[in-house]
Amino acid sequence: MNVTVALPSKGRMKEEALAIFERAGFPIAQSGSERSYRGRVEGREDIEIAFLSASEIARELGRGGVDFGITGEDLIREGLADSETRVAIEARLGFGRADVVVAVPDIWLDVTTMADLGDVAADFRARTGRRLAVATKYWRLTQQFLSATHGIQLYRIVESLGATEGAPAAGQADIIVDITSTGSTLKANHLRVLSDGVVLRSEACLVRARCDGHAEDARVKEIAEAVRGAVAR
Ligand SMILES: Nc1ncnc2c1ncn2[C@@H]1O[C@H](COP(=O)(O)OP(=O)(O)OP(=O)(O)O)[C@@H](O)[C@H]1O
Ligand SMILES: O=P(O)(O)OC[C@H]1O[C@H](OP(=O)(O)OP(=O)(O)O)[C@H](O)[C@@H]1O
Repeated sequence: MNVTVALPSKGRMKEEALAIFERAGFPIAQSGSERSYRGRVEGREDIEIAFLSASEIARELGRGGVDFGITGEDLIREGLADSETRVAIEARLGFGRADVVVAVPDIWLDVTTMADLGDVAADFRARTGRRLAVATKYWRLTQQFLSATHGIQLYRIVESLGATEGAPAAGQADIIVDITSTGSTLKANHLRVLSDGVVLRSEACLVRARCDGHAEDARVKEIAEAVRGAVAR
């Protein structure tokens, strides 16, 4: 059986993912046109490349549809329940870095920590009769961080699939949980990260699906080690 590796077909991780595989000694030939979603490693008939979007890669890893994938840790933690049992992070690749953060409006001057946010959430309910609204596409991470880690229960999630930073100004939510890298989008929207409000420091990772048979498959070890070596260089 071939070993299947899923690489980003588009988006911000595509070029660097291909480059790191190449540096690891696996030059990739896309079959047919640039638009083809299958590829091969030159000289290796036993390794198959599947080009998928970053979030599809997380999903395929979760169901064991591919052996390896390169995608963001945020998409793994958000997309897969019990991700530790289903996948293993074999290497952190040093690109695609971004933090998932809790951010509040700048004008909330006295809210600087998660504990302050917990107080606000309780007050909010008492004062307005409604729960604090959190705009995010990171449902799972938000619930884990607010409820499990910080014991905040009085909030509701407003699903946001784009332009999340605009939700508070638009009156759709009070605060947000979203990804940030340079911080400029938060700043432009007059939002501020709480001092202990980093939910996850994410970057692109080589991720392996925990599949039966991997322990005995020399190619699995070879790919993980070669990619780790390429990061170190
Ligand atoms: N500034 C940033 N904004 C958003 N995501 C970023 C940023 N920097 C790095 N990332 C990471 O990039 C990954 C998403 O990549 P990208 O937006 O290219 O995916 P995509 O092709 O849109 O995928 P999909 O269509 O599956 O969502 C995430 O893991 C995210 O953490
Ligand atoms: O901290 P910053 O450097 O400002 O980056 C953060 C922003 O970048 C991303 O959006 P992008 O415009 O890239 O579009 P996307 O949501 O389609 O990825 C992300 O959704 C944030 O809004």
